[in-house]
Amino acid sequence: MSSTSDAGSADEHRSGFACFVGRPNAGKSTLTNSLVGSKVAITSSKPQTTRHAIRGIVHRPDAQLIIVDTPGLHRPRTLLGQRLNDLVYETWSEVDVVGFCVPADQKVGPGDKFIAEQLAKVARRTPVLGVITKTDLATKQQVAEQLLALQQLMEFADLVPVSAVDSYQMDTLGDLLVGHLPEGPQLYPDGELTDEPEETLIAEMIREAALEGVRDELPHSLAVSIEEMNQREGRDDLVDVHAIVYVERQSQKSIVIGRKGERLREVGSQARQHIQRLLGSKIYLDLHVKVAKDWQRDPRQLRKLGF
Ligand SMILES: Nc1nc2c(ncn2[C@@H]2O[C@H](COP(=O)(O)OP(=O)(O)OP(=O)(O)O)[C@@H](O)[C@H]2O)c(=O)[nH]1
Repeated sequence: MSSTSDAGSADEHRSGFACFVGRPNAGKSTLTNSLVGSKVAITSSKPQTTRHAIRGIVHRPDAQLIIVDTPGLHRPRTLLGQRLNDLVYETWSEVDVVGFCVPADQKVGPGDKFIAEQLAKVARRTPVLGVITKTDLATKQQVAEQLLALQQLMEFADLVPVSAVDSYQMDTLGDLLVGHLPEGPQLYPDGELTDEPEETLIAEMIREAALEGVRDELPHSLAVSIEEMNQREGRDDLVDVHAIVYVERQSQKSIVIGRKGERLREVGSQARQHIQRLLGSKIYLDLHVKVAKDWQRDPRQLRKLGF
């Protein structure tokens, strides 16, 4: 359509940063994955599982969009909670556009109002897009009502209903986000999906596997650290990964390990499949579970675990 196909010409190309915010489970990680087209941010049906600002990079001929995936904003109760919120504000002040995600199938609630109030503080500087997620789970009527409800909530630069599952309006969302980026050159090389170190992604994959089907209070108590990662000597097709799953209490350790170690074996085998896909080579995964008492309240342990 355009007369020039030279994506590198500076006056045609846009680049910059975006992030998605929204209450836990709003579908933020899934949006990032869907826009980027690869599994980079972890998704889970358990709330508040995204702890790191993982960036996914959307490469287009006309733009490069770097998505920073923030943790869920919540009322802080622990030191970890506080740090997560600090990270959220920091992210908001650094990005070019914020996507505020609200699921189509759930009424706008106090959690959304809390976020809207916080967002209003940055909205003068950073444009905020209203993103109605999961439209595949709602009727047209519900989506229309949600659009109205969002308009009452705060002033948005744009409003867009999407479904990552049906790929509904994902292109439109991409265009709207890119529309708010400044003109600029490509910031990352072609083909790069994320600038998170591999080890962080691997730790997240293990965490994701460990969270499958466990009780609701456990997600906040789980952290994973990669102790060592090496190519096996004499084998260029095999990587050894040694990881520790940290929990806060002995009782949680038993849950993660399961009867006769059955759960932990399942966790290992599921995580291994994802990691193998990421690294493109076979891996041997050595998983241990340790109790780090009250790690969420201990600054030294938090630092060690990367917070
Ligand atoms: N049906 C449907 N489900 C979705 C869609 N997007 C996300 N989900 C599901 O909603 C749940 C939460 O999605 P996430 O992407 O992990 O949500 P999040 O906002 O990143 O959650 P936190 O990390 O807890 O803040 C997962 O079970 C997803 O599979 C969608 O478009 N349609």
